[in-house]
This record gives sequence, C-alpha cells and structure tokens, in this order.
Amino acid sequence: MVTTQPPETRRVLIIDDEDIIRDSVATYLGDSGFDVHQATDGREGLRRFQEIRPDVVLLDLRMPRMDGLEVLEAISEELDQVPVIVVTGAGVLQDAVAALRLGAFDFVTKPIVDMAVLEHAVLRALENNRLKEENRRYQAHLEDEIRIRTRDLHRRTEELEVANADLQNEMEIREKTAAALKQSESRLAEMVSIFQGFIYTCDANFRLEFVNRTLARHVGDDVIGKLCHMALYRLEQPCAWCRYTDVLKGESVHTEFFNERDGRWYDAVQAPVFDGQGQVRNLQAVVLDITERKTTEDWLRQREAQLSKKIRRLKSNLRTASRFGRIIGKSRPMQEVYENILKAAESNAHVIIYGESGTGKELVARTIHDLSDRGSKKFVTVHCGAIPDTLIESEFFGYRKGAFTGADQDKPGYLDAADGGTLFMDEVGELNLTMQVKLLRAIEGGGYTPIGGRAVRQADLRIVAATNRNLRASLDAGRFRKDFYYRIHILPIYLPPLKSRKEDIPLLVNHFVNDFPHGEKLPVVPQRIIAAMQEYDWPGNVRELQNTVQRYITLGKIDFLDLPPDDPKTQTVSDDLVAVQPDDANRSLSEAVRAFEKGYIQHLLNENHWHRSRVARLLGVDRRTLFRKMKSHGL
Ligand SMILES: Nc1ncnc2c1ncn2[C@@H]1O[C@H](COP(=O)(O)OP(=O)(O)OP(=O)(O)O)[C@@H](O)[C@H]1O
Repeated sequence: MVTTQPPETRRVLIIDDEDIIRDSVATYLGDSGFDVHQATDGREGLRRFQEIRPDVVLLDLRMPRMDGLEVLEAISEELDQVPVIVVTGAGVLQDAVAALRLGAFDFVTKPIVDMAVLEHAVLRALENNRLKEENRRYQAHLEDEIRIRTRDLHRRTEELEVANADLQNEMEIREKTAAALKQSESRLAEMVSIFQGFIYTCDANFRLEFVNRTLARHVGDDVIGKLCHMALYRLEQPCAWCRYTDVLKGESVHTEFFNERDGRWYDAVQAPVFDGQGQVRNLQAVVLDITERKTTEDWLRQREAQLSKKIRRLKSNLRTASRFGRIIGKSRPMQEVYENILKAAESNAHVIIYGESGTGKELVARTIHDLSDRGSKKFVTVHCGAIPDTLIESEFFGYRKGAFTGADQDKPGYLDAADGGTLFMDEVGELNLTMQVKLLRAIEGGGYTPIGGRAVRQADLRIVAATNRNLRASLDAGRFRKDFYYRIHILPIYLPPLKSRKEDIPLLVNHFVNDFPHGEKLPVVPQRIIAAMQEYDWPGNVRELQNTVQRYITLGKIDFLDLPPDDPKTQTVSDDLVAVQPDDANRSLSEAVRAFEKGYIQHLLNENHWHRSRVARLLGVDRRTLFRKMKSHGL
C-alpha cells in the first residue's frame, strides 16, 4: 500500500549526469512536496548521500567518472535502509537487472514519459522502507519482549528451582519426621503392650475402644465396644471409684481403690482425650495393681506401731529397770546408754559405739539391731582387727569363682550377708585406709565389686561400728580417714567402763551366776566377795567380771584377791596352767594344745588386767593374732 503521509519530510537524492532529466524530475518531485537534492555524477552522488542521508535515491546508471553500479556497490551496506531506484535507458535492461542484483529497489526506464510513474515508484520505495522500518521496530520490540519474557522466565525458573529445593527439603524433613513418628509410635505401642498394668480408652458412654495386651489377657479380647465397668469389673453401674464426670470436664485424676471382686488394690490415673477442637472425645485410664505395695505399707505401719509401742514401753521402764534386754545395769551412765540405744533403734543412721574392751559394745550393737526395723534381717559381725590385710577385701566384698588359686566357687562377702540388715564392725579403728575408701564408696551408694567380678553390687546396709580406740587421735595421726569417720560417726554411743558404775556389779554378778550352767542348787557368791569385787578396778570390764565369776564358781578362785579357801573346789584346782588333768588323758594332742592355749591366754589376760596389747607382746604375736585366738576360744 502506498503511504498517504505528506512527502515533504522525505529527502530524495537524484544522481544523474543529464541535466534535463535531473531538473525535470526534481521539479516534479519538488512540486509534489519532496525535499529534493541533486548530484551530477556518481562521486558527487556518494558525497551528497553521506551528507544528507536521503530517504530514497534516484540513480542513473550510465555516468562519467563513477557509474551507477559502482555507487550501488559503495552504498551496499546502506541499501537496507535507503532504497535506490535505478533510472536507466530502455536499451540497457541488463544494467537494470545487474543493479537489482546489487540491491536496487526498483528501476524506471528513460525516457521518463510519465512522471507520475516515477513518483509512484518513489512513494512505493518509501512505503516499502517505512514498512521495513516498522518491521524492524516491531522485530526489535518483539526481541525486547522476548528478552524480557526470557529473563522473567529465567527468574521464574530460578524461583521455581529454589521452591522445588525447599519443597524437596521439606519433603525429606517430613519423611524423616514421619519415620521418627512411626518409630516412636511403634515404641509406644510396644511399651503399652508390655506394660504390666491395665491401659484402656473408652468413649463418653463407657464403651471400650482400646485395651492393652495385659488387660486383654485379663478380661479377654472381645471386650471392645462393651461397657468398661461391665467388661472389666462385672459391675452394672459405673465403678464407684471412677471420676468420669471430672475427666469429662477435662481434668486428670488419680485414685487408689480396693476392688472387692478380686480383693486387690489398684492405683488408677484417668485422663481426658481431646479432639482437634479441644473437646473431650474419650477417656483413657492406666490402672496398676498395687496390692503388694499396699500390703507392705500395712505391714510397715503395723511394725512401726509395734515398734513404737515396744519403744514406749521400754522407755517407761527405763528409769527403774535394772536391765535392758540382755544388758545388765541400772546405774545412771547405763540409763543414758539405754536411751541412746532406743534413739539408734528408731533411726536408720550409722552408729559408732565407743568403750573399753569388754564393756559390752557388741551386746549393745546387737540390741540396737534387734530393736530396729532391720531386726528380722541378719546381724553380721566383722572383727576388723582379726582379718589379715591380704584377705580383708575378699572378706568384705566376697569373690567370684576363679578369682585366685583356691577360689573354686563364688563366695559372698560380709556386705552381701548383711544386705538389708546390720553390719557390726568391731575394732573399726583397725581397718586400713584403702579399705576405708572402698567401704565408704559402698555405703554411699557407689556399690562394690567382688574380687574377680565385674558387676557392681549394691547393699542396703546399716553400719554399727565399735572401737576402744580414740578415733580422733587416729584421725590426727592419719590412720583414719576423715570422710569415713564422719560417715559412721553419726550416732555415737559411749559405754562407761565398769569401774565408773560399780553399783551395777552385784546385778552383773547375779546375772552371771544365773547364766552359768548349774544343777538344782544355784551357786552363791558371798556378799564379802561381791564387796571385794566392788573395790577392784576391772581393767577388763564386764568380760573380766564375767570370767572372774565363772572361775569363782568353778575354781573357787579369784585372781586379784587373796581368798580364804572356803570352797572345796579351790583345793582340787588351783591354776589355769594345769593343762592336762587326769580325766583329760584321752585328748588328742591338738585338743590338748588348744586347751593349753586357751588357759594360757586367759591366764595372761587375767594377770595383765585384760590389757591385750601387752598380752600380745608377752606372747610374741601381733594384736590381730591375739584377737583372732581370743574370739576362737570365746574369750
Ligand atoms: N552390761 C552387760 N550386761 C550383761 N553382759 C554384759 C554386759 N556388758 C558386757 N557383757 C558381757 O561381757 C562380754 C563382753 O561383751 P562384749 O563382747 O559385748 O564387749 P566388747 O566391748 O564388744 O568387747 P571387745 O572390745 O573386747 O570386743 C560378753 O559376754 C557380754 O555378754
């Protein structure tokens, strides 16, 4: 389509060497409103072309100096924007064809008969150019658009990729969460199924929805959908203990109840199960059989009541009592001892008993044990001073089979034996420092390991220790550990030496006379002897008194008194050291040696007022050996 735009803005360059044609065309086109420029040959035409940048060129082909085809070649780069119409003679059409090949837009033949044809060609060229320009712009616009859209597309793709990666991540997290959830659900399910109590859920109308394995075993598998009180307890109405109204209000409740049907006690926790809207949807319950705990509690309560009754009775008798169980004495210091024994019996704390040898420390320890709530369990005595250091650990902690040569079977130690009861540690001051550390760990909950074993054992122990040493001095001298000392020195009991309570001597003599095996006639210790005994200081304390009474009854002899021979027996037997009596003649050598050993040790103890270290020195043995021998001879 030919453009209708006004042509005056269009610059036309006419390059032609024939003045007449150039002028006539210029006049015509100028009249038609074109802005016409002229050049008389190819060279000038080229220069003008560069100057004015025409919109269309009318180019003659045959010109001197530089012909039209050369011009066309020179501006070949521009031909896309500036159309060239070749004006050529009719006889040289092959020139026109060559020009068209070089990029000319059109051609017009000379002579130009109708200027309108030429103008039409110019307008067509311009229109064509305009269209090309428009096309170019449109293409540029399209390219811009495509660039923008491509960029947008890239951005969207990137965003999508990020979103995709996020989604992927989220999916992985979800998958992991789902797996963890599944695992924890299956663990929970496993726990619920192995739980030894009953677990069940029911709806608000008491219809059972779930029962765990233990409950199913108890009531059968077919209870789902049935009324819980009916299925579980065979009751027509909701159970009396059931707090369903509270649970339906959203509360969790805890109840203990006795089921008359099976005669057992139960502990129940009932709780609501909420739906997504926070409404109570179901009831859930966990029920545990606590009959054993209840029975133990009852037993403990009864025992406590009995104990406090016993203790009240004992307390009220204390003031006037001349004895406390098997302990004899009514002196003021002994009354204090009795009070302390009662306190110790009521508590579970560790006890330490101080007193000289023979004052009755073991007797007191046993009395505390008997009165305490451990009384029905074992009372295990350990003479710490009599165990060689090499054996002490295996004695306390026991050993496993194969732990050392000769360990042909497992052997429990003192701690195992005393588990639940009382460990009486006599001569605790003799315990070496390493053992003190190990025992401390054991009684503080760290446990102990038998020799050759790996498993750590725990024992529920109460320690009652005893010593005739001044433990404070041992502490200062570094022979006793402070931490161990403070662990056992919680309830100290001090036993008075016999010389500080001589008013108890007649009672004790009487007690030992009664205790001594006798015929129908009870042996009598004359008053003057008892009075003499009250004058003596008793370095071996009650043990020495006990021995003295027994010797007096059997031998009519008292070592520290010069007695008139008022007892026939004194004439027949005069000395412990007569090891072999006529009626002993049938003894084996080892029995005779043992009898001599006992008599000799006893003799030395009496001679040395029961000072055991001195006796050990005299015998040429260490203290431990002497202690061991005394224990084995019942001295
Ligand atoms: N108050 C007492 N009433 C009755 N018997 C007693 C009394 N005190 C001690 N005995 C008797 O004296 C003997 C020695 O007592 P026990 O072994 O308890 O003393 P101990 O202080 O532990 O001696 P050691 O320190 O030498 O081991 C025992 O036979 C014990 O029964």
